[in-house]
Amino acid sequence: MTAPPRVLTVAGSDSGGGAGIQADLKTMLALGTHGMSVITAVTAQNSLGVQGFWELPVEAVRAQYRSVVDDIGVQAVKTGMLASAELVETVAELLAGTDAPAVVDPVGVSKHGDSLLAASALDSVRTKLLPVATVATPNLDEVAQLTGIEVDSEDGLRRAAAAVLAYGPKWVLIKGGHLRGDAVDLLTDGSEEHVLRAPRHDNRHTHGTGCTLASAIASQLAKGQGVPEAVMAAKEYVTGAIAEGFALGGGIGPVDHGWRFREA
Ligand SMILES: Nc1ncnc2c1ncn2[C@@H]1O[C@H](COP(=O)(O)OP(=O)(O)O)[C@@H](O)[C@H]1O
Ligand SMILES: Cc1ncc(COP(=O)(O)OP(=O)(O)O)c(N)n1
Repeated sequence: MTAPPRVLTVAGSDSGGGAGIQADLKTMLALGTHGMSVITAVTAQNSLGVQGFWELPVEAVRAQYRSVVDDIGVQAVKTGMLASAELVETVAELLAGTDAPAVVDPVGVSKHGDSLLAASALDSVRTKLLPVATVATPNLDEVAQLTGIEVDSEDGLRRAAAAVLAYGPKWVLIKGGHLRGDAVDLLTDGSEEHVLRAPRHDNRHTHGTGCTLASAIASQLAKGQGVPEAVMAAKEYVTGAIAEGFALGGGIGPVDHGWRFREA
């Protein structure tokens, strides 16, 4: 048997299984890749919010990364919750040493408004992590945190993209999921531009959308697609997962990572 393409997520654990490492690994399986993980923090989290989180020591993050990369190897990396400036800088340094494409989801705040990144880490995200990203995937809250630009309509996506690109990622995907109307995202490398538009699903069970999209992009890159093709395929996958998001617990349920299997 030939081994499937290998993808590594460097992110936090979501005990509720909708976002973070758990969402990433489910997405990778659904898209036919072999998912591997470097856990940066453990959250106590459910459909109602994040009740607490605990960071792992920098040595534990480095050791997990080296174990995976030095033996198994990776064809794409995705980063998510990194919690602190120290972890952001460690991960940026590790990514600088690999040729694998890196999808950086600069996770700042969860859907419930719980902070997953120290304010003191923002500068490290701007100056260390974004410059090593192949694709950065901020949502509009993260755009505001990183650039000070508030986007409240589709027209603002282009200005936001230019501001994030100035920090050095090769590509930026500004996610317009928090706007009204169609779910519109803007992908650009500064010369090429792609508008990705999908119908907005009127479904409150959208926990994990950002993690799922970023992991799907990483999976498609690992399979050999170029960035625009990978992002388009990932958008199609996340849109289907949002359409099938389901209720769990008393709050916001997860997107359905397995929607394609269930349809079959
Ligand atoms: N209700 C929805 N219907 C369809 N697509 C959505 C919906 N909400 C978000 N999206 C899409 O999900 C992806 C993740 O976006 P977003 O939810 O903004 O990220 P995050 O989880 O980081 O806040 C984007 O492609 C966005 O357009
Ligand atoms: C451990 C962990 N990492 C990231 C997030 C944020 O995930 P995201 O996909 O942006 O989904 P929402 O939380 O916004 O629904 C998280 N919650 N936990």
